[in-house]
Amino acid sequence: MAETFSSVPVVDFARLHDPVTKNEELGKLRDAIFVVGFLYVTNTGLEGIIKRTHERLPELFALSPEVKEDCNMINSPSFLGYTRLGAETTAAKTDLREQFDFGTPGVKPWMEGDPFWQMLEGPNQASLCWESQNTSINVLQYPDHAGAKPLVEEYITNIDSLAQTFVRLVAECLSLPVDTFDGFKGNMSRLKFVKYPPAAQDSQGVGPHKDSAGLFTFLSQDDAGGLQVLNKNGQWIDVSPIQGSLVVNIQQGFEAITGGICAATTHRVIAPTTKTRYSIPFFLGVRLDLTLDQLKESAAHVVQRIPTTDDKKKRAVDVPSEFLSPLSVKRT
Ligand SMILES: O=C(O)CCC(=O)C(=O)O
Ligand SMILES: [Fe+2]
Repeated sequence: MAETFSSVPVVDFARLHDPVTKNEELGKLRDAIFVVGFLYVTNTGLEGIIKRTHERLPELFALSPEVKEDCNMINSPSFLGYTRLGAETTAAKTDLREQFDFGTPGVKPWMEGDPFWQMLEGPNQASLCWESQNTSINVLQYPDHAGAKPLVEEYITNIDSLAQTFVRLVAECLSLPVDTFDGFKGNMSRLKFVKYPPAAQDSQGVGPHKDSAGLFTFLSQDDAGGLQVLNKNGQWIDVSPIQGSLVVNIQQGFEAITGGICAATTHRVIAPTTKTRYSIPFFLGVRLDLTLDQLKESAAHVVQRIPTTDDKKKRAVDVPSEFLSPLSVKRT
């Protein structure tokens, strides 16, 4: 198996469902997971909802600053809502992007007495009252714009179902029982609408990072370009737009539960220079109540069962993971 990559592989979802082509396609998925950590998925059946959603993004971002600020993330205990341009920093530099964050609908509100980490799984209702320590904040998480909420909910329902199927295919391609990772799914996943306005040459859209606490990211990008992933030789490889595809990548939560064998890959977005870039990442959440012992047990189990080289197994033990830091994992 190759040590690194010079392009991002394409895996055909329809071929993964055809008994005649399934094994060949699972082999491609396996290489993508082991060697790259990134892949395009085509023929998902979600092309229609993806196109309709992209068509609505310019009007959502064109809402007045007041309407957008009314749902500012700063008011949300669950980090949902609007983030204005220039309010975010990655790798010590300002990101030139503006975004709305939404969460899986219907998550139970955080109550006084619940563990603090559960705040991260807050609800995503149009408006809710969050009460704590006798303060009461009115938290708006959707922009006040006709059709925004049903569109987001439709998108999340569809992509969440695809994501769960995808995770099962990943288990299969690693020669593990299909339901191996089912129990690791969290209550809340996140969907973002992102706008990168044109900027000076080589500006940072979003700086180099690995996606943090979830299992996988499913990104729909428009045709502007700018997304790049880092290979093991330190070269930035373009993830050029493929119409209708989703770009899928491993997050650090999945890296942790696979003992580092399936590693998250560093990526960034170079800001566009002439046209606006819009993207829609969906971050499939991992269970937030996993204990360090459960994580270690899972990692040991997976490392033992995935047929891979001794070298990779060693790396699985060596590679430190942010996800295993005491800051992000509940200890027993
Ligand atoms: O907007 C993109 O294309 C990528 C965004 C990204 O990497 C992220 O939000 O984690
Ligand atoms: Fe990312």
